[in-house]
Amino acid sequence: MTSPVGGVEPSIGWEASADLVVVGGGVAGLSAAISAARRGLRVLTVAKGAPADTATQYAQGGIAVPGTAAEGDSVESHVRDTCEAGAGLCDEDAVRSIVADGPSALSLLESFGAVFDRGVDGTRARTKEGGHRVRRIVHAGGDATGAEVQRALGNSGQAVLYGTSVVRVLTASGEVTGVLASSSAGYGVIHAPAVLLATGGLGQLYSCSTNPAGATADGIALALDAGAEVADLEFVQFHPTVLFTEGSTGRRPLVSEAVRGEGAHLVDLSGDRFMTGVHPLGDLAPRDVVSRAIAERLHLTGTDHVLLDARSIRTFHARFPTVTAACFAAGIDPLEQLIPVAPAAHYSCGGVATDVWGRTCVPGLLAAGEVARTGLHGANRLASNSLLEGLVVGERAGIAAVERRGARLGSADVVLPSTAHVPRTVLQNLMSENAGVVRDADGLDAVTRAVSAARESEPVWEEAALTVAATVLAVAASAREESRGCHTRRDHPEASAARGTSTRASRNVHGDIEIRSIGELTGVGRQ
Ligand SMILES: Cc1cc2nc3c(=O)[nH]c(=O)nc-3n(C[C@H](O)[C@H](O)[C@H](O)COP(=O)(O)OP(=O)(O)OC[C@H]3O[C@@H](n4cnc5c(N)ncnc54)[C@H](O)[C@@H]3O)c2cc1C
Ligand SMILES: N[C@@H](CC(=O)O)C(=O)O
Repeated sequence: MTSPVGGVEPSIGWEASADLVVVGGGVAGLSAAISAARRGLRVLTVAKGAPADTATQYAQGGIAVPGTAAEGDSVESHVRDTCEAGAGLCDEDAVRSIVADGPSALSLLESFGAVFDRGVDGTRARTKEGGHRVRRIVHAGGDATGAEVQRALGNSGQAVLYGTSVVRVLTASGEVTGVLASSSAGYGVIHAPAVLLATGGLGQLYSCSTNPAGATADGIALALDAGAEVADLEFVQFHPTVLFTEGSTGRRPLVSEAVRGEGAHLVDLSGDRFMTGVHPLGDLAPRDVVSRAIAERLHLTGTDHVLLDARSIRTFHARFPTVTAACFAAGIDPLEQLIPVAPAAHYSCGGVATDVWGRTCVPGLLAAGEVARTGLHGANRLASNSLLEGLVVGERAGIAAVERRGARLGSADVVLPSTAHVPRTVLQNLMSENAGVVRDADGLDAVTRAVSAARESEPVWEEAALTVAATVLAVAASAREESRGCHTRRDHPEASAARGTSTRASRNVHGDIEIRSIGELTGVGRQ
């Protein structure tokens, strides 16, 4: 049997129709599905994984939501912390718009049954993470916030077709007409005037990541293929404190930044508190600063991890049950021992370019959550702003989809996308070595060369999407000859005022990926 490859018409085993197809069952997808259904749209939500195969499920620290003046907080204070962490690349209007809707999004979530931790006075407990000047992060189950968000949204009555992968967004005359999907029932077409990509992140580009196995950049490849733009993909956030165990790869357990928010601190293997003097916020500096400081310390000392001293948090087991379980499984009691940690790939700050309603430049194509780039995160996301964005923009995208109700659907060519790919572990090793916390031109060139040699073979959609994302990321990172936020260039260590703008990737008429910065063509990748 020959394997189907790009351009081939698949045999269609099933068909369906909807007003909106939501691709993804995490915080963004479910928020959008609920919102659109409340407005009378016929919504069909699909997810390639099982209900809990989302990054949402794993979220620990909490949701950043501005508190009141009585709590020493305000929308403007949250905006300032977000923009400072974003290192000059946030869109301040987008930040203000999303942050300002945080309190109502939280109330809506509570109306679906989400229960957040409360203090002795009965008010919502709030913690701190890197880059936040005040305690504004609400949390659930101590450090199991994502599981509670997933549970509450999942119980809202929205049906989800699990085990169904979208492999292509269908368009006719430049407008969305539906999706081509693959499930155990074979290939199927869902006809719809609006499609929301809520497919999550791209952590599987790297050997070590906090992300679930399905975080394979599918939405990035789907959006580029449909004619949308992808922005700022070079900004991959590496979480500083991922539990380190010798030789482990794949999804690694996170040690929440809230652990430092509650008083823990980092030391190297000689006991030196190396964050002292690096940033005014010390151990609670923004995430890019801490990950870079750890990478430098590892390089300097020739070691592979540093240590987190959380012994002063006497309530650790109760306050951080998820982290405690992961530490116990590794034979560590955080009350008695230091926790070995190292940075690992965690979050994609860039993504499909959208406005704050999730609209892309392709009529009918929406994106929300980690896959999207609204301008909230800039060059480095402020901790716990992701669930916030998923809730707020997810809800809004459900409203934006109403605009497409009744749009006439043209006739789309239903053909399979390209399956050209580099095998996953080869790509992960390449990316980890050359496009990690610190990069340089030679390493990024090595990635570009390897991905441009990718060939079509069996239909492995995830590997094909990862290869497309690696292409965009490497070309954009190569063009960005400066260090900014979570993009650190060994060969260009300073930020450059001339490069303080977004990079935009799109496919040209030949199908190559072009990267533009300030409107100028700065790179081309073949993939
Ligand atoms: C360990 C960990 C801890 C975190 N802690 C926090 C935190 O405390 N606070 C915070 O704000 N953020 C946190 N984050 C980040 C945050 O959890 C994620 O960015 C956010 O949950 C992403 O939500 P999403 O809806 O965009 O995607 P996800 O929740 O990842 O959902 C993606 C969905 O898309 C589906 N999918 C993907 N591709 C396809 C396809 N081709 N076809 C069909 N379905 C597809 C998947 O099956 C899944 O259902 C954390 C992340 C991790 C990994
Ligand atoms: N809150 C963090 C994760 C954590 O450290 O808990 C995040 O936003 O990714």
